[in-house]
Amino acid sequence: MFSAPNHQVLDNPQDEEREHLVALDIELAEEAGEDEHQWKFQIRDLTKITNAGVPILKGIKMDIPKGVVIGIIGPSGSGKSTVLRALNRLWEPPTGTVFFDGDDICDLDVLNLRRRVGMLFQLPALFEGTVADNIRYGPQLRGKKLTDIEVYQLLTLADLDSSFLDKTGDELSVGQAQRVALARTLANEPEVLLLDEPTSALDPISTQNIEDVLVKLKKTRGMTTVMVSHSIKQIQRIADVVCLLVSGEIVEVLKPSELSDAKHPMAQRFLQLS
Ligand SMILES: Nc1ncnc2c1ncn2[C@@H]1O[C@H](COP(=O)(O)OP(=O)(O)OP(=O)(O)O)[C@@H](O)[C@H]1O
Repeated sequence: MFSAPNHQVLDNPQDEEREHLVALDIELAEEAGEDEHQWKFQIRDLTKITNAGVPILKGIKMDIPKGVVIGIIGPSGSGKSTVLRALNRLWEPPTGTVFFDGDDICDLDVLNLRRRVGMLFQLPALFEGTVADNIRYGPQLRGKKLTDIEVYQLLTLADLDSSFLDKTGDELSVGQAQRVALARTLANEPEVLLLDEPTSALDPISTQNIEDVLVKLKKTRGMTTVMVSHSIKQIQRIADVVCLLVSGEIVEVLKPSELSDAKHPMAQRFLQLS
């Protein structure tokens, strides 16, 4: 399922480490039902090199099952956001490297892809108008007018009450605005959520609110979530599997409870310092 392509070349990992990765593969494949159609994303040899010739991503290979929360962690500049942005073509990946439900994402209509693969950033940017206007925005672009009840349900899903409906962005805390941004994303009925450090600007209570919503979405809607986070504790709280990215390569794939077992020297160092 996941692989650290150049890991063997770089570090000659022990057999037991390879066995561990294989075991994790099997376990997660069983969760995904061993069915090709259970993969939400398949990433194949995803590579990015800057115009100046600097490698950013070095042949990433990763299969992401449906209905799973994947955490991506790694040092600053390791390429986490770049991988995330490839999944909804905010960065256009090379043809034949990213497949969504089996289709090369480069062949898909980009707006439709971004509706199906929603993204939340570190800082929420609400549009002008009320919270309700923000939530109605996406469906309206597709000619669908959400009813008051539908808007209310989306607010509730994002753990906000109806008193927020008529508020504007400048009346909200960052944590509340982030939940509105989440409700706005969910209004598009996405199949996947991409989260780029979605709680790094939030206080602990707002962070917990967002995490609770993400867990609820996985349980009730089978949402697939790919989350970049600098918080190892957060990853341990909500992710099913963790990918450690170092210098543009996946060097470890672990269960959150096994993060301390990481063997790659850079991964160990990063985990110790985090
Ligand atoms: N368009 C670009 N041109 C040149 N360099 C780029 C470009 N986009 C990203 N980079 C570089 O690629 C590297 C990876 O960036 P990326 O934002 O994916 O890392 P990251 O792991 O998400 O970092 P952080 O944790 O700091 O957000 C960085 O060194 C960044 O400066």
